[in-house]
Amino acid sequence: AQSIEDLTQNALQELSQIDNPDELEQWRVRILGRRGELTGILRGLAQLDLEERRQVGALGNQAKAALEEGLEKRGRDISEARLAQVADLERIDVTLPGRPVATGRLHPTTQVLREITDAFVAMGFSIVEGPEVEWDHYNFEMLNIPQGHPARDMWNTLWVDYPMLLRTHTSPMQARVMESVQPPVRVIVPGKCYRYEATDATHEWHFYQVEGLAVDEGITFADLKGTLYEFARRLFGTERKVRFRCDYFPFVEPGVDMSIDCFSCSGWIEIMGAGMVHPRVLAGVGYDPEKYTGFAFGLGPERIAMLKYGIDDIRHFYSNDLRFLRQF
Ligand SMILES: Cc1ccc(OCc2nc(C(=O)N[C@H]3CCS(=O)(=O)C3)cs2)cc1
Repeated sequence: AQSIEDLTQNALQELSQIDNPDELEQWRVRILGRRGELTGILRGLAQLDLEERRQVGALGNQAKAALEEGLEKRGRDISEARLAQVADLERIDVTLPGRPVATGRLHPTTQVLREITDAFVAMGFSIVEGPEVEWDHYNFEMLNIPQGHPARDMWNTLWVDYPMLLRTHTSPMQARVMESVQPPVRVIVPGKCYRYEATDATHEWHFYQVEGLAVDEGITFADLKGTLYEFARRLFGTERKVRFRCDYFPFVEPGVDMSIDCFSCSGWIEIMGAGMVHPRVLAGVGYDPEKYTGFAFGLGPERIAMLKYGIDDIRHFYSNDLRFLRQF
């Protein structure tokens, strides 16, 4: 009887120290299990005489009940403590704003390219693209820039293997188009171009260009001005004014550059070049310069984006820094 009393007190004392399910299970097995201490004592009852067996048996059952109740309670306390701890850790504040879903996005150059081409497509131009690796013949000679002409110095060329080169502008594709179709021609040529130049805040060795060409009977400089004025208004707002000033490009005559009025200062911002297609270029593709005239233009989408978004360094576009790209 005494040993049952002692065992019960010790076991309950140990139980109160247990704070995890594994130790609790070990305690249960050690005390109440098939080969547990209490189970052992109760098995020993068979040796006692009837009277003693009844007394000790009753004690044993009380002890068993007390221990099982203690086990049950301890188990509940441990799981409640565990739940309270987890509840604190995994608390969800439902009043927090939702996390923005990280969505994919178009590169800023692509966005501006699409704005530019959309504006001209809306005016009846078709988009064509051409090879980035070109021949001197299409990149220069067909554009009235013969071998040895100083105008070649306007472009620092990356030669693949002379006379093969990386195109310095998208103009060769306009020559290719005119070679293969008769007027009327209205094309827009977006694409990557390359120059052998040290990179700095406004120069990248690889960049995009969008050039355009319209050739038909009776096209005049007024058509050039009207088309580009409409383009500027579509891209920079209808309150924009434009200014044309003389400029030289070997493949047009007269050549101009076009500026828009600065929306925040009193100055003029140059956004593109243009001109009437040089008669020698028309003749070179087999068009009769007495019958057909045309205008052409060229602009740099990175420069347009820099103007539009206030970007101060062209190198941001292709340095793959997500902190920059995520803003668009
Ligand atoms: C057969 C053909 C005939 C004429 C052509 O004239 C394309 C033209 N481009 C420009 C021009 O100013 N270009 C530059 C502006 C900024 S930029 O991106 O660096 C390129 C003027 S006229 C092209 C092809």
